[in-house]
This record gives sequence, C-alpha cells and structure tokens, in this order.
Amino acid sequence: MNFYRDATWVLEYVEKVETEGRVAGSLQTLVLNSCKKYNLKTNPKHIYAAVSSCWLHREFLDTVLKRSGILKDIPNKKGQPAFSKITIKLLVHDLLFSKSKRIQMGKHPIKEFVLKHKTRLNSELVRLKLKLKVTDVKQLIKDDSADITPVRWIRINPVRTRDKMKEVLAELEKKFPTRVSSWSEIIPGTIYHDEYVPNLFGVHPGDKITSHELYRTGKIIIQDRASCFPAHILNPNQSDVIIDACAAPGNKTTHVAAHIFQDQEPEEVRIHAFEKDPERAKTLRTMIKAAGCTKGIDVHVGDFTKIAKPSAFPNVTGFIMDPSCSGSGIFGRKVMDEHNKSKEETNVVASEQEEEHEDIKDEDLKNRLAKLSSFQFEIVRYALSFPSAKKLVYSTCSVHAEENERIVIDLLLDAKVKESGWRVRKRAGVLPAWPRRGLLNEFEEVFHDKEVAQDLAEGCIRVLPKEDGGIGFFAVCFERD
Ligand SMILES: C[S@@+](CC[C@H](N)C(=O)[O-])C[C@H]1O[C@@H](n2cnc3c(N)ncnc32)[C@H](O)[C@@H]1O
Repeated sequence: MNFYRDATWVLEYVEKVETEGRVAGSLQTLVLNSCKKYNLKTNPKHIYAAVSSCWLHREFLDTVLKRSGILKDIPNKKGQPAFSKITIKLLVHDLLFSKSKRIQMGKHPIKEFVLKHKTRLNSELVRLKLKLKVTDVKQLIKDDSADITPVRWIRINPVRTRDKMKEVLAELEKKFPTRVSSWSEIIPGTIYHDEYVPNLFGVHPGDKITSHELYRTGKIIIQDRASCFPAHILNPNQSDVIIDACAAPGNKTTHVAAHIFQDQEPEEVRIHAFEKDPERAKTLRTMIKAAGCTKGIDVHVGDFTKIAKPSAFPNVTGFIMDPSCSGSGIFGRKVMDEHNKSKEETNVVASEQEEEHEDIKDEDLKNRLAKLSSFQFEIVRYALSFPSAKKLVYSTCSVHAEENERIVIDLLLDAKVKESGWRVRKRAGVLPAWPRRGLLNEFEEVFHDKEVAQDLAEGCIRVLPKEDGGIGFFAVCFERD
C-alpha cells in the first residue's frame, strides 16, 4: 500500500501543476521534485514509471472510470470518501493497462473495492476500444517524451552582461549547483558548460528558466546548441559588417551581435537583418530589443533577394544564411507551441522550435524538397555576389542532403560562384573538434578526387536530432580571399 500511497501524492501534485500550465518536458522533474518534497521512501524510478504511464493513459482511464460508475460507488467513512479517487485511478491503471494487469498490493479494502468493479471496468474498456477501432489503446497513445529536447541550451549574452560576467556565472551556479561533464549526464539542478561554443550551457529541459531574472533581463538567451554554431563559425569581429538574410526570430542575429558588440556598446549599425514576413519581423525586433542590440542592428522587412541590392551594401563582409527549410531536424514544436499558448511570457521565447520551417506533411516530400532546395540555392548564390563579402555560413535545420550537401555541391559547380573565388572552408576553421561531419558519399558522387570529396565533407557539420543533444542541423562556411 505504501507504494500506492506515495504514487497518489505524486500524481495529485502532477495533476495540480498540469492544470496550472506545466512547462514542456518536466514530467520527470515534477515527479522527482514531488518525491523530494514529500520525502518519499519509495524509489522515485518506480513512482515515475507508474505515474507517467497513468498520465499517458489518462484520457482512456478517465473515460473508463466515469462510465463504470466506480467513483460514485466510493463508500463514506465518517462523512468522508473512504478511498482517494487518485489512488483508485492508479489501481485501475494497473488492472487494465499495466503489463501484468494486476494490482501490486496485498489484501486491502481498496483493492477489494476495485476488484468488485473489475467486470464493469473491463467491459467499459472493451466498449471504448470498439468505439476507437483499436485492439489496444496503446495504439492511440502518443508519448510526449519523444517530442522533447534532451537539453535546454542557454547562452550568456555579453551585450547585456559585459563586465558582470562573473556575477552571471555565480547566479547560474546558484540555480544549477552541480556541474556535469557531459550533456548526457544532465538531470534537474545540474549544468553542463559546452565544450564547443563559449558561454553556452546545457540544463535540464524541465528546469524552469524563463521566469528567472537573468532570462527576463536578456542576460541569458535560450538557443539550441547547433543553432549557435553559425555565428560561432562566422566569428565576426568589430570591423565586420554582417547581413543575416533570413533573420526571424533572431537567434542567430543576436548571437552575431554578441560577437561584434562584446567589448563595445552597440552605437552604430554593424548588422543588417532581413526578414520577409512582417509578423515575424516584429518578433525579430522584440528579440533584438530584449538582447540590448537595437542600435547595432537594422531590420529590413522584405525579400532579401529583392530589397538588398549588392551595390547598396559595399561594406558587408559576411553573411549568416539560414533560410526556410523543411525543418526535418526539429522536434518538440507541438509541445512548445502548446506551452507558449498557455503561458503569458513577459519576454519573448523564440526558441529553435519557433524557427520557421515549411510544413511538408501534406505534400509530396520530393517535390517540396525540390522547391525548397531551389530557393535555398538561389538565395545563397545571390548573397555570394556581394562585392566585399568574404565569409558566409549556410545552415539548415534539415536532415535531408537535398537541402544540405547538395546545395553546397551545386554552388561549388556554379560558374558565377566559382569565378568569384568562393570555396568551402576546411575543417580546421569549422568547429574542428565536432565529430559529425558532412555526408561523404554525396561529395564522392560528384568529385571523383577522393581527397577533394573528403575535404568538402569534413568542412561540413552535421548534427543529429536528439542523439547530439538538440535539433538536427547542418552548417557549412564559404570563404574567399
Ligand atoms: C529558418 S528561419 C530563420 C531562423 C533564424 N535564423 C534564427 O536563428 O532565429 C527562416 C526565416 O527566413 C525568412 N525568409 C524566407 N525567405 C526569405 C527571403 N527571401 N528574404 C528574407 N527572409 C526570408 C522566413 O520568413 C523565416 O523567418
């Protein structure tokens, strides 16, 4: 009975927090927190297994409980219900939905009470399955955990912190007291200092950060690790002028600003951010303001290839090129969208999940990819025609070669691009320690010189969704003398 009593407290807590609007990804944290809060003796792992399964089945459980009338039958003891509805829910879950289909408890009045209703409960479940046309309700269960990022990545924004870096680090240490040496070891309350991008940290996705003072004041920004790669690779400095051609919501734009304005206040425009969608341009402006970079960034609303004439930007030295893509490397959109709808944020949460991507579910993937890749090729090719540009980082959150390596190949084969002296930067200048590189077979099919193909593939970065700690991603840097 102790197990069910402890699980009841936890499930009660979970249901309460959920009705108040839980942050995505925090079921595990909620369970761990409540185990701590109530000082429970039962192993939290066992409680989590029971509570999370109950949670996943909640829709069906609630229907069966209601239709069977079991809850109305609960006897009274001294004017109060003799049994908790939540405990009954846990017991009925075990009876109907667990592997063993047994209540793991010795003789007890509540067990006898539930077993008395067993026939009715079972027949309500059969009715429900017939209605839903399934042989097992598991066929209808969507495990939300498959839709959740394994790590919440946050970066310190030097524009807002400047000489207060130590204080910010101390604040982070206070919130996340334990440092772990790999992102895969992250559990609630711990922090991982990323080894690839400076001032970037990984924390548990269930640890709430958006209400923290550091976040509300723009001193830290939530941004997926892979999404931080482009600005890190571009590595702009105070003498650069950068165009972010597809900028909203502005994660990469403000990360570029973090490089350019880390040692000096943004007093003059050194970044031009283009965004064709006026609504998304509003989010971009909000992000830029929150990051404290308004004076250093000009926002241009419109199609980059139409409103940005190369001759009007003779001083532009570099590009961030992160155009619309299939978004096949992204997950968690549903969870985040639901979260964002249910929360009134005082600050903007423009996470990687909000980076725009094309919805391809209703269209033929091949056709969609063909259209997208033709747009991606054209927009990069256009950027490569700017007179003083010396470096351009192209990126997508797609896993498809059509939007990644094949764009690189098409650009390298383009006469105009070749003539302008562009090449792919070698691995040594593109996060050399990152182990996952471009797809070699894609380059080998076109470049028969093995070394050339190898160098090109090595020059590219690939990031696998989840397995590499966040969204799926691709990045490459074009450069010339
Ligand atoms: C993948 S999102 C960019 C995400 C952004 N780089 C970030 O890190 O926050 C692509 C954006 O490019 C915009 N876009 C697409 N085509 C464009 C064009 N021709 N000119 C300007 N913006 C464009 C889309 O509206 C979308 O907001």
